[in-house]
This record gives sequence, C-alpha cells and structure tokens, in this order.
Amino acid sequence: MPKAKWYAVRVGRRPGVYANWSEAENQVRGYPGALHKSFPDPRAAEGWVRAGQRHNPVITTTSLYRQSSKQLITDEDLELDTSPAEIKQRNSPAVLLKQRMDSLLTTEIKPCPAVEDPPLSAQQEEILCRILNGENYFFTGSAGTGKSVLLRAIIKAFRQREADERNDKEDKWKRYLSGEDRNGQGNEVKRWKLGVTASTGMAGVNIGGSTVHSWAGIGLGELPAQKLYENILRNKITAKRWKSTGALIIDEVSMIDSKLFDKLEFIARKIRKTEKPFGGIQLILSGDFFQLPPVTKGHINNCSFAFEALSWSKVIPRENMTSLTRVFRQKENRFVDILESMRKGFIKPQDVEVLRGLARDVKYPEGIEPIGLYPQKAEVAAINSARLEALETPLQIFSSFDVPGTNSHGWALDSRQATECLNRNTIWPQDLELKVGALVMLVTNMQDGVLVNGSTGTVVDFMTLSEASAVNIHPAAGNYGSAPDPKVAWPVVEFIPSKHASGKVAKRVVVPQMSVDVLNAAGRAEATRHQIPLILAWALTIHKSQGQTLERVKIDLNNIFVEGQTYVAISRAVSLDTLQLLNFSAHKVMAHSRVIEWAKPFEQEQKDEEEWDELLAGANFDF
Ligand SMILES: Nc1ncnc2c1ncn2[C@@H]1O[C@H](COP(=O)(O)OP(=O)(O)OP(=O)(O)O)[C@@H](O)[C@H]1O
Repeated sequence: MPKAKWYAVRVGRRPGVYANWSEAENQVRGYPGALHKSFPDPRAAEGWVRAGQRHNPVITTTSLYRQSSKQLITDEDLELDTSPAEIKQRNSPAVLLKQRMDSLLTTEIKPCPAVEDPPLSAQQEEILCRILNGENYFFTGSAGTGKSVLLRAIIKAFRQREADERNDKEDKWKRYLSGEDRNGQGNEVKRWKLGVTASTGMAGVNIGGSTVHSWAGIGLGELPAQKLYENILRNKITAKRWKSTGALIIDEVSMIDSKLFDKLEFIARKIRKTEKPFGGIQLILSGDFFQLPPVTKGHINNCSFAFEALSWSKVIPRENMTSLTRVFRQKENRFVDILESMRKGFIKPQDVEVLRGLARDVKYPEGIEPIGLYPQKAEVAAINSARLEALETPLQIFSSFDVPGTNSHGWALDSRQATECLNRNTIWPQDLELKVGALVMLVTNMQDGVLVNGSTGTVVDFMTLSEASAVNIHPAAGNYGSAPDPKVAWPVVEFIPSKHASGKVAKRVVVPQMSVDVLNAAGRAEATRHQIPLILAWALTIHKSQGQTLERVKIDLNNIFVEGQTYVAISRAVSLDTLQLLNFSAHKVMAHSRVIEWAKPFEQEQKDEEEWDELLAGANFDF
C-alpha cells in the first residue's frame, strides 16, 4: 500500500494542509517564495504550517505576489480551474509587475531623487580636474573627508562626458548620412567608457557599480593570473569589456589584497596587448588603508595591501596620490584630533580618559535610541532578535521579492542565485521582521536627501497607504521600481531629523516596498530586490557601518578583533555628545604597522606642502 502523504503549504496562495498534491500545487505553482513540504501525518503537517506563523498573527509581505492573510481568499483567487501552465504564465513576474504598475494608487509617489551632494572643496576639485585630464589617481583620507562625495562627482562627470560623446557621434553620423560631412563617420570619436567597481558588493551598490571581481570576470580571483586571463578570453562579453574600457574606478581599494591587484594589472596588459601599466586603462582608486583591511583566507593578519603590489608604483606615481585633509563629518576639533591620532594607532593618555568617559548613557531629545555597533555578526543577530522578541506587539514579516537578471558574463541567474547574490551584495534583508516599537535604520537615500542611508527611527504603526494618507502621513519618496501594494499595511516610521540633511523632515512617514539592484559590469541588473528599505538597528556590524554617517551611536568594543575596527566604528559618530562608547581601552586602538610605515612619508610630504602653501598665502612680500 502506498504511504499516505499530506502536503503542507506554509507560504502560498492559501496556506494549509492538503490531501493531494494537485490541490497543494495550485497554491504554490508560480508563487514566488512558496514554501511547502510533505508529511506522513496531518498533525505534523499542520504544526509545521502553524510554526511558520506562530509569531505572526498577521503576515504582511512586501512581495507583489503574496496576499496579506488579513484578506479573504476566494476560489477565484485559487484559480482551481486553471491549468498550472496558465497560472504560471499569469503569475510570471513580468505580468504581475505590469498589473501592479497599472493598479491605481491614490497617493502621489515621487521618483527617487538623486543624492544631493555639497559643492566640492578646492582640494576635491583639483583631484577631479586631474582625473578628468586622464591621470591615474589614488585619493585617500581619514573617515569623513569626502572621498565618497568626490567619487560620486567623478562618476557624474564621466557619465556626462559619455553622454556628450554619444551625442557628438550621433551628430557626426547624421551629417555623414545627409552628405554634409563625408569624412566624419562617427567612428573616430574616442569612447570614455567608465567601469565603476568596488572591492566589496556593498560598496559597489553604494556607488551604482559592481564588484571588481564581477567586472573583471575572475570569480573569487584565486586562480593564477594566466589561468584567469585564459578564462576571460573564453567569454566574449568580458573580454570586450576589458578591451573597451577607458577608465576604471575601484572604490575601497584598501580591501583588495596585493596579489589580486597584480593579477588585475597582468590581465589588463595581456588582454589589451600592451605593456603600458594596467594595459593603458586609466585607474581611479579610492579608499583608506587605515580602515578595514582586506579579508584574507586564513589568519586575518596575513593580509597584504594593494599598495604592496609589485605593480602599484608603476600604475600610481607618488605625485598622483593625495590624502584629503579636511574632515567634514565631525565638527568638533577635539573629536577630529582624537580620531586623527587613533587612525594611526596612537592615543594620548588624556584622550583615553575622554573616551572612557563616554561609557555613560546618552539621553536623546526624541527618545529614539542610538544604533548599536558591534564587531561580530553573531552578537548583532542575537541582540536584534532578543530586542525584537522582548516587544509585546505583533510580529510582521515582510519577505523580499527577488528578480533574477543576468551576470557580468551575460548569463541569466536563476531565482536561488539571485537571492544569494542580493544577500551577499546588499544590506537589504530577505526577510524583514518588524514590530511596533522596533528601532530601524534606513538603508537607502530618500526625500531629496532629507532621509538618508543611515537615518534612524522607530516603527510606530503599520498602515495601508490610504489609511496613512487619511491621517496625513505620506509615503517616503524613493526608488519604488513598481507601485507599492495598496492593500498591504506598511510600517510607519518616526525618524530622527538629520542635522546633516537640509530641508524639513516629515518625521512620520510610511516606508513601503522599494527596490535595489545589484548591477553587473554592463550596468544592468544582475538581481533586483523588492523590499522595505529598513533593517533592525539595535545592533549593526562595524563592517556594515563602514562608509556611513550615524547621528546617534552606541559602540561596544568588547570583541574587537582587527586593526582599523575601533577607528571605523568611532568615526561613524558625528559628535562626542551623541556617542556612547563601551569597553574602550587604549590597546583596542590598533593600526597596521605596514600601513603606518607606508603612509608616513607620503602623508607627511603632503602636510609639509600644505603648511608651506599656508605660509606663503599668509606671507607679506611687500618689502
Ligand atoms: N565638500 C564638502 N563640503 C561639505 N560637506 C562635505 C563635503 N564633502 C563631504 N562632505 C560631507 O562629509 C560627510 C562625509 O563624507 P563622505 O561620506 O564622502 O566621507 P568619506 O571620506 O567617504 O568617509 P568614510 O571614509 O567614512 O566612508 C558627508 O556628510 C558629506 O556630505
């Protein structure tokens, strides 16, 4: 006798236990993120379905395709008379996206505004100019000196140049075709193709680029350089990218090790058939070697830095390395001075006292807690889940909807690969668990730069867009990708107004589902995640905080394990007043000795030059 089976559907059109597969299949076929399992015992099956919803009296999801369990599901919804093939067709992401795009929303949603950056300083301008002149360049500087702002300005200027050249080319063709100009065929215009990359996926997403590994088509980059080169030759798209690129940006170059840097340089020369450094590609590097070091297999101290690569000095001449000197993030001189010496692994006894004194509780005016920074992933997960558990309000789970695209080799990803790619490269969560009272951090920029990546707030309610609109709470303007589901109750968040943002902050906003892309080297989506751009913020790893400005921050240095970590964590804060620092001691201030040695002459030389310039500027030559 065949063994009896019960089919449990935890996530699907109608969760429940079904006696035969065809019924269960109707619930899960074509339903993104569906979860089902078979059991020999119906009670076990029911228990499994309920376990998934135990803390979840109302499952609301951001997914375009899941229904809120608040709604009644009719037989029509179940499409019982429809063949699975038709259901699949109807529920295909493209069709559903279109339907949702077409669904009318009464609330006005503005498109995502570009981040509004401050005007560049004279030093930033000068570097931009030299880079636009075609020079290879490495710019560094302490945390908060505007490296990211400068990088965005560089990308913008290159994009503008690309657009101008496209227009030029089109004009030339038009003139050629009309017989006006028989010589100019449009082909001779030099292409300024820019590759935008970073050493890590998250840094790549932040600048609208990809990882340098993905751009270069080298996987983890562990094979010998010659083998990597041969592999690239086998993929026409990747080989063409190497050949046609005019300039390449690598952000957070401090997290690339010397071997990888040399391999890239070797590949560039081989593939472009020239002995020019880096195959003649203009290289634009940014990063701070005093922050987090490269992640190397084995012991963390085995790392070798990009500046130790054999090819570094050939690619970046000494006079093309600049350290940005003005710190913008912190305004207090005392704090800036402490950070400056801490960056180099040194701390004065009187500063130790100042930092130890920061162990006190800080009372903030709006009562919103600070973001917690911790060195290790495990403690972050434990703290967030314990704090969430402690809230007595109902749990809401929002699951992402991940859409696969194509990778840098031109191959299509499947949905599992898309989800893995998004988990690896973005901070946007696959499953976001929220309750009223949860401390959250925004992971994208919104509302004309008022609410920014790093803004913190508390979830105060869950509302549909129309419920919110009725009480004058509006959705945050962001990159929606598709219109948010008007039936889903989205989190309403009360944000702390950011001192760094200009404009008036709508303190309470609804934060609906938005979208984030992980881009491939061609600038197209490798994978797209539709999700609410929030993460729990009682705790965040120091690694994930790199690059951010945090208005209120509490740091626990208990488990610090690598050079640069203490400096990265403390330099996220904007002032000593809004910083709580636990378990600080002088020996936790660590900088890598090889970085100190390398940077000393070049930063000192620059300091001497600046002092000399200041002296000359103040001098009176009127004698
Ligand atoms: N020229 C400028 N004028 C005024 N503010 C600036 C300028 N450049 C940068 N800032 C501000 O300084 C802060 C830090 O800038 P940014 O994030 O670019 O620094 P960073 O060097 O990349 O820092 P980190 O190394 O920590 O990632 C931001 O709030 C930014 O808006």
